[in-house]
Amino acid sequence: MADGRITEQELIDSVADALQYVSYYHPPDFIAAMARAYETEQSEGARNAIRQILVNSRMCATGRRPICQDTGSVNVFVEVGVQARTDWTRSLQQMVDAAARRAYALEANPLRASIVADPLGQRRNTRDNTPAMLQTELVAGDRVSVTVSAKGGGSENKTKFTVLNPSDSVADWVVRTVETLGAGWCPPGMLGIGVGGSVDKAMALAKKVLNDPVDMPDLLRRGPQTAEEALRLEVYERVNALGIGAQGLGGLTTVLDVKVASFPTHAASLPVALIPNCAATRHAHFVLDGSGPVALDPPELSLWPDLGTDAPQGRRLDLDTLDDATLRTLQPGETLLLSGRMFTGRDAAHRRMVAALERGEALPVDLRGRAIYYVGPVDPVGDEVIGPAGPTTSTRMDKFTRPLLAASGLKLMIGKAERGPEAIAAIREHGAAYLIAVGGAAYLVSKAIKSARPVAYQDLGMEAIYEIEVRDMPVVVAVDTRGASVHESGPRQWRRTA
Ligand SMILES: O=C(O)C[C@H](O)C(=O)O
Repeated sequence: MADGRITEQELIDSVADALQYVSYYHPPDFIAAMARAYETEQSEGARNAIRQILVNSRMCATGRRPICQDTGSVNVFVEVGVQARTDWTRSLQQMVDAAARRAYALEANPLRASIVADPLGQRRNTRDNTPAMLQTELVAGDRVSVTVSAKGGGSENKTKFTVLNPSDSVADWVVRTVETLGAGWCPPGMLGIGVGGSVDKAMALAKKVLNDPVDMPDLLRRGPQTAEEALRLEVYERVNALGIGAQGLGGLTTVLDVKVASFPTHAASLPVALIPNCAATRHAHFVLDGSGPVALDPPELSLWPDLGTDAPQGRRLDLDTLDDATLRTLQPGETLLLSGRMFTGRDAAHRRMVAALERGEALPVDLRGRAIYYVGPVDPVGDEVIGPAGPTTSTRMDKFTRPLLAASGLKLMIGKAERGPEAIAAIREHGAAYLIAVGGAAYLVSKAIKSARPVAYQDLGMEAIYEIEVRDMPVVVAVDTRGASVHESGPRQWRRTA
């Protein structure tokens, strides 16, 4: 529309383009921070993981395919100027959902639909990743300012909230809490902290501030000038001193930056919200002024460090001839290159399999002596056999692990992050092992998958069981047959005093 009005189409086109953009481009400041973490990391396991994250990031930028198989829930922050002239007749929610629907179904780069309706009941996938999560504000001015982010479920799941006494230390609570989060939020990443306001306000602040650019190097150089900056710095240094490291393997960098937003609050209260963001932190910002939809500029490829194309090194493990004696030789922290056939299966498939076992029914696939990969891949395009296919958080499968190991003869599980005590005990009792792939390196991982065919529960969409064949898929032994866990030994080794 030439009369300077901000149109529905302009908003929808711009949001849809931004959703595609963030699916394959990390923000430049985030790439630079990850590259710095790679340079300084001294833990070999963590450094290898960061390398995979950076190689994956560059591959996604050139291939225009998603950084992570979890292409996120759509989080959109819209500030509408009270003097903005628009032609809008639909609600913002309807317009943003129309954009999400279009972006997630784009033929050249379809994104994964992860949203389920009826969360207390059927948990039916809505198939188009709607509805979006919308934060709206009416502000002064005549423009519409939009921030689009795709937020992964693993990091969102680690959100925490508390109301402290006004005299309590926010930094102490945050550091203590991050120590309990494990690695399911895919570090290295960001922490968003909202302090003050009301309980809901604190949460909204934490979510929004995660979209601010990474500027920790500046803050480290010039020192803090406000209480918020002092908190950022203290949390950054103390959390990194915990030694959690990339993927929880133990290392120097757990957070690339810490963002803090605050708001006046009740004299009796100190609400604090903590929201982590993962190695696939994805967001973009633009302003609509009535001059047409916004097309975001692609980042320069020179932003990514040149990490070469060396094939990963490690011991080769044949998945088609797994035997107990070989499994017993696996060492926590050791890199393996997997080849052969395995099955995929994550939350919904596990729930169904264990329900089938409880009813005395057979499993739909024969897991004897086999490996299962906890993954919900993106659909393939062109000549791909599968879309980006990184691991999902294994902890959610813990409660199904004992019955599955006992009934099926399963020998290997592949996912990301630590296992809980119950799962580790079951792994030890059954002489099984648990391996991790790098969360946030989904496109890279998918290149090791040479064939994929759905074999059960196809109605579950991305949660269906596939039989896949891999060649030289890099993984790290996280829990060995004796129950020793790299997620305990790694951070213990790299912990230091802040
Ligand atoms: O849903 C996924 O694929 C991964 C999820 O974001 C997770 O980190 O557990």
